[in-house]
Amino acid sequence: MVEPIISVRDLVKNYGDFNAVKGISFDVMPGEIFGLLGPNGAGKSTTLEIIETLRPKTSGKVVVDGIDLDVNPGAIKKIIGVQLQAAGYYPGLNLQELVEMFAGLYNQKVDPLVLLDTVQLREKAKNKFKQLSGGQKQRFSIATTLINKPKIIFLDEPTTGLDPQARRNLWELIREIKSKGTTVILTTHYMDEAEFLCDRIAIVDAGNIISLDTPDQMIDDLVATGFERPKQVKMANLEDVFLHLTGKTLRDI
Ligand SMILES: Nc1ncnc2c1ncn2[C@@H]1O[C@H](COP(=O)(O)OP(=O)(O)OP(=O)(O)O)[C@@H](O)[C@H]1O
Repeated sequence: MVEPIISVRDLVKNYGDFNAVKGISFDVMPGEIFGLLGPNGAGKSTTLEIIETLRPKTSGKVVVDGIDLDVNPGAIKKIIGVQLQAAGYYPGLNLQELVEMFAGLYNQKVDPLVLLDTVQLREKAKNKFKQLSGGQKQRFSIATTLINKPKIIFLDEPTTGLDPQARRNLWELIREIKSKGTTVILTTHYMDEAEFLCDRIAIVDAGNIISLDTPDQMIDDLVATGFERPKQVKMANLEDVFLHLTGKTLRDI
């Protein structure tokens, strides 16, 4: 039987006397894209940051690739890829230099141009981070999660604020990363994104997981209750119009 690559049991996080995560349990299987969905303040980022070893938990058990978070958080750090906050991108360095610096920190041999190629940013190698568009910044940030050749990457709202082309481009990038065997755990507020990308999703509400399944199964379960979507009168929507007019290719190179 395949063992989960992430196992979370009865995870609790209190901020003072506020109970933000209320004893959640879930498994992420190797190679899957697992989504955490939920309203603002549900506890998604808190949960991710605990697994990423960036935030202490109050109680519960977290095991990543067989490593117990309580025993060896340093070993977990080595096998995961986490997006840095923009503040981590030293303003004096260009993208190529930033990749070289991060590779040095991880003690990894990385060809910056090859890595930048995977996120279509080779032409921006000499640019500074602040000179990039929103979509380019996100792509660069995802590239930096890959530097240490991680088994798992964590993406917190990877496409927030991007235009439809850039979102689709990032979806392709995330699928490519998965196709190379990397496990992806992400948060999103976009249901179309979750439906397109995620093998399974957990819906988190006020610190609890209220549903966990494949998107398909969740939809089938809802339909089985007799739910019917109001009939769509038009065969396209405004996003279809936008993409039809402006094309699907990425513009921000
Ligand atoms: N450092 C902190 N101190 C106190 N409360 C916090 C802290 N960080 C988060 N919280 C609270 O914990 C709850 C969960 O926050 P969290 O950021 O995990 O939610 P989220 O599901 O990621 O939300 P969003 O979708 O808005 O990003 C919120 O009520 C938030 O205000």
